[in-house]
Amino acid sequence: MKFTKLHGLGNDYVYVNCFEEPLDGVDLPELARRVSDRHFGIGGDGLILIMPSDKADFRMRVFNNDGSEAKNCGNGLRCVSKYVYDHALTDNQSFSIETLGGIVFPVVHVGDDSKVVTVTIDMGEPRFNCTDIPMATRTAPQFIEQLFEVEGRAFTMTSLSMGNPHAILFVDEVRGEDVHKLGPIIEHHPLFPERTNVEFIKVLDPKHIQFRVWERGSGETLACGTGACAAAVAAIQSGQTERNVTIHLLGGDLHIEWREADNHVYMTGSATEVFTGVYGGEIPKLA
Ligand SMILES: N[C@@H](CCC[C@H](N)C(=O)O)C(=O)O
Repeated sequence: MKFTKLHGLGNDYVYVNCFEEPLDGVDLPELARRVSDRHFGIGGDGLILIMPSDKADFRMRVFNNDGSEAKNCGNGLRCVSKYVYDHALTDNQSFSIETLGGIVFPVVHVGDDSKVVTVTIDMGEPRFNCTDIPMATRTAPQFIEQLFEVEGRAFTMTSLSMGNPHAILFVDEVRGEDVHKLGPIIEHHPLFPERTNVEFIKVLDPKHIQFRVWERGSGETLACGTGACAAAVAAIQSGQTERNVTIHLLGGDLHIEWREADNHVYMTGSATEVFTGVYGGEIPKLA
């Protein structure tokens, strides 16, 4: 199986071009677990398939490194955009990509060597309704800047969907020990029937946010594009930042704008191809 390794700010996935490698009859969750393994596989935060679509120009499927399928992936979308343009699957600089969380609209920005350097994506509207996240609260239809208690500690938390679920905790200091201890507990909290991604954010000033993430199904990653969008929306909604903010993630910066005019979230950041190869391990088949 031919593959390409790409990353968005260190959020790295194994990408397979399913126009060439259809992967019919393959046990995709098991394949994701095997190729993501950093010791016995290729290594990555998961597996992303670039596929034909009957609703958009392309389709992206995302599998976390535990094999669970995700509905969206912001860094993955920028990398898929780079791949389809650099590998001549399209010669348009703007196109559409279908995800399980909806259709999104990337625009690629090309460098002097005609390769994609950065990508801006219209990620659509944030969804605050608990039924859309999903979140099992019985008290209100939305969970915005609410008290959330976990492990004897109290946080202000906002939950929303960017096609996938996010729980954003406003903290005074972003600490790795909190990410590693509280991240998995909140990921599996009964309030989130489909689990959740968990973001710890500190608003530095009206234009900058410090960010770390515990990703559902992958653990701590160096960056999360949908998480950065969700963090920006939560901070903007709380009145602490302007509508245009820079998110400082462990792997680098993302620029997020939540436009008043259309209520859509726009994410801009880099996408990087690392290497291509052929996976020589056994491809697991469905029974
Ligand atoms: N890294 C991604 C998000 C990947 C999916 C997520 N773990 C989920 O299960 O929803 C991003 O850049 O958005």
